[in-house]
Amino acid sequence: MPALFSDADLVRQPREIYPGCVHVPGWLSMNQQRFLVGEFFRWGQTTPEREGISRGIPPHSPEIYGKKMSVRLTSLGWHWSDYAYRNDAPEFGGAQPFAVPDWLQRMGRQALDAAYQPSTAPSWPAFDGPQHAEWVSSYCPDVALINYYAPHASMGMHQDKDERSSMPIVSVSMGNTGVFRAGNSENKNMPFEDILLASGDLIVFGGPSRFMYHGVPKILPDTSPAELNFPEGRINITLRQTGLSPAGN
Ligand SMILES: O=C(O)CCC(=O)C(=O)O
Ligand SMILES: [Fe+2]
Repeated sequence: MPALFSDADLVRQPREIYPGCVHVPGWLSMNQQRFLVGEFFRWGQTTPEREGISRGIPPHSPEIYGKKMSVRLTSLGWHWSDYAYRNDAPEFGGAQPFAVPDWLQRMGRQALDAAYQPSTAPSWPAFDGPQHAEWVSSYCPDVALINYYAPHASMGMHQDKDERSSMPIVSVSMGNTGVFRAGNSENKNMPFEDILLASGDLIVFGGPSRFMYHGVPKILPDTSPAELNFPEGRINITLRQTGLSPAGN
């Protein structure tokens, strides 16, 4: 059995886990985290079926292989249902998702810039100042998936492969620390590495790691920073460029 987490997790420095997969601990300030938690509650109330339910925590748990996920999900840009991005998902009663706000798209570009620096990502991408800047500025995520993990929720190993674009996945987390399992691109099994994603952490996976298997086997209770005032559970936001919208590619 691999260790649940490694000594590297105790050194809270940006780290290239694999080529293209970079963890940046403490990337979001406490103010940014608080703002995102506020938006999380607002986004959770976007459709009629959700109104008044559990303080805005998304009530929708998608089915995967006929089994309900323990994670609750809402999204911006497109609904995600039955392994596809769509705007007609019946479980949302015809309600359209919010658009991905400009500031969140900018956050995505800033995340790529922060993660893919020569010091944090020595293996990928190959750096050329202007080309790197152009690549970062072309990132235009048109979907945000908003996951809520109650303390006992988990997410099985999977690939993010419903997008038609191979632009990177940008992921930020708030609340309780989650154990993030970063696997290989071949299958759900070893080799993989378990990384602790704490409140405010960023992880980006693109390039040769874009289709790595990953999952969240465990949430660590009582690990949310007191200043965040979000004591129970974990919020994860992933930004994706689907290649479906006219604006995306
Ligand atoms: O919660 C996480 O850190 C990962 C979420 C994820 O893999 C997904 O939404 O596809
Ligand atoms: Fe994923």
